[in-house]
Amino acid sequence: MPYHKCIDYSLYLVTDSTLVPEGTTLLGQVEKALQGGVTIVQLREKEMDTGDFIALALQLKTLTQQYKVPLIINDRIDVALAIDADGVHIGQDDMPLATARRILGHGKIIGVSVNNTDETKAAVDGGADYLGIGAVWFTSTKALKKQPLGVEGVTRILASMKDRRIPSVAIGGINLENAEGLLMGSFIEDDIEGYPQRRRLDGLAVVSAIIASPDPRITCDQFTSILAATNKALNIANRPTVDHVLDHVEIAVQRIRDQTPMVHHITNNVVINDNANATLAVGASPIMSQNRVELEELAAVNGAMVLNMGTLNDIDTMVLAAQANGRHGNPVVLDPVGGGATTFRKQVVQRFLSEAPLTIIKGNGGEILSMANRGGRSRGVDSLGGVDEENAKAAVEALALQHKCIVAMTGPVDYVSDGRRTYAIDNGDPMLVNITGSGCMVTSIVACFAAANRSDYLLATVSAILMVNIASEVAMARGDVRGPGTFRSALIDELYQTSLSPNVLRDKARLRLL
Ligand SMILES: Nc1ncnc2c1ncn2[C@@H]1O[C@H](COP(=O)(O)OP(=O)(O)OP(=O)(O)O)[C@@H](O)[C@H]1O
Ligand SMILES: Cc1ncsc1CCO
Repeated sequence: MPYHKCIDYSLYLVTDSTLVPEGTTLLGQVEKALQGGVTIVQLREKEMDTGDFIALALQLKTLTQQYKVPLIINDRIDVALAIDADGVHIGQDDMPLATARRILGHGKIIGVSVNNTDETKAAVDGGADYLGIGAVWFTSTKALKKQPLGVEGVTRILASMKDRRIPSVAIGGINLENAEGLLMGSFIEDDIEGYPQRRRLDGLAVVSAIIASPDPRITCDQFTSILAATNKALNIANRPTVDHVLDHVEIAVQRIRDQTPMVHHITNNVVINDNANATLAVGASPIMSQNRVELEELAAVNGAMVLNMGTLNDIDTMVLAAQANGRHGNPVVLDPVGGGATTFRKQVVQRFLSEAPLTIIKGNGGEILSMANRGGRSRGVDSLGGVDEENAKAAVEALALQHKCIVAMTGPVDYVSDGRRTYAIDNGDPMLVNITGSGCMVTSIVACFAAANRSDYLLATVSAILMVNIASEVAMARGDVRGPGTFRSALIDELYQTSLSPNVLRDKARLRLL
């Protein structure tokens, strides 16, 4: 169920308070590491009483939140719950994964330590969000019960996940001297949904090289440089630039047309037919089913799931459908239609956030700003008032980090974020506002892109919005569009025909990385 796709695992700090240099503190060392670019922190304290552990974890959480970095607790699910951490990391001798998931639910990250291909398969099948592959080398921080894996062992484990790959970090004895060799030696030539792709470890989990460093900020800077240099050497994109996105949109569209993923909608009864036609037009296969009897069977063959709150009916079925799709690793896209408009809808949004494994949330300005508690006015399903860019960026980033998913906010300008990277899309014809459910249509198409482009949900979401918005501009430029009625048909035509080749995109796309 690896839907926490937007977590950046690249420089993963694991703490050990016994290793901090004299005259420094664990919190001080972690703060310097965060300044140096650590992307995720795990609190690991083997010998600490529960009360002290919770107090330390709370202090650490304040710090990691300042740097917008997730905090994972090693082993102690009780502590993770007590401080509302972002997740837990469990070893093979700790609480079973299924039990941990039952206790923590879908909103939390669960990482699992693995040392061989059997453990890897069990963790992937069991719905782990990421793997800690190790130990790579002998280490002073943990007495090893098993032989270290070496670079070959790590590569073997990565290769064993060819069919169902989840994010993986390596751990055990990693330092500035051996990091490059590990990253360059363990990449695999992968094939994702028919497209060859080179993949390497998603991150390095480092303990003593950072925690015991006389200057963790400089050490982390150096690790970050190694990660970027190895990406470059392996020809893997670092922080996707606007050019990178534009280069990939055409492939993203083609993947939908090649795979024809099924997209299960529980949507509102105003837009249901338009949603189905838009899904067909971009090359996916819609099914609009509201009956809970068949949702498990559908989830087994589904590409993605849409939950649209427009005309709420059986909310329990919507939650169950999302959970079934989560179990099958399918992306779940929420459209919180009218989310801020009534008390009832606000409560339903909260229920989805806590019980449904959401991959992408896409709403209009009123809905998203209201969810982020940053204003946001709605009247029924319509967003009211303008949105300033600073507020929009802050809202999508905060929600993406809080809910560990991609967040898109549509309007005259669309904003899409994974919490760390935020894109603004200036395309789109104002006529879109004059047809009911154009936002719902965007959500359907986001789900189509997500279904066929599971390795990068941020890119999938940006691509989907670009496609609808450029199609709307092409439709309006046709001589036969005279108003909302003809525009509605023309839009479906253009979604069907639009060939988003890099040339067309470069000509038309108005995409900014904020
Ligand atoms: N003023 C505008 N100019 C250009 N494009 C716009 C404008 N307003 C919205 N859009 C585009 O219209 C589409 C729908 O966005 P909007 O925010 O209106 O959705 P929504 O309110 O959720 O719609 P609905 O509830 O009717 O489904 C998006 O692709 C967005 O980029
Ligand atoms: C008009 C309307 N009412 C509930 S859903 C919907 C479609 C636009 O979201």
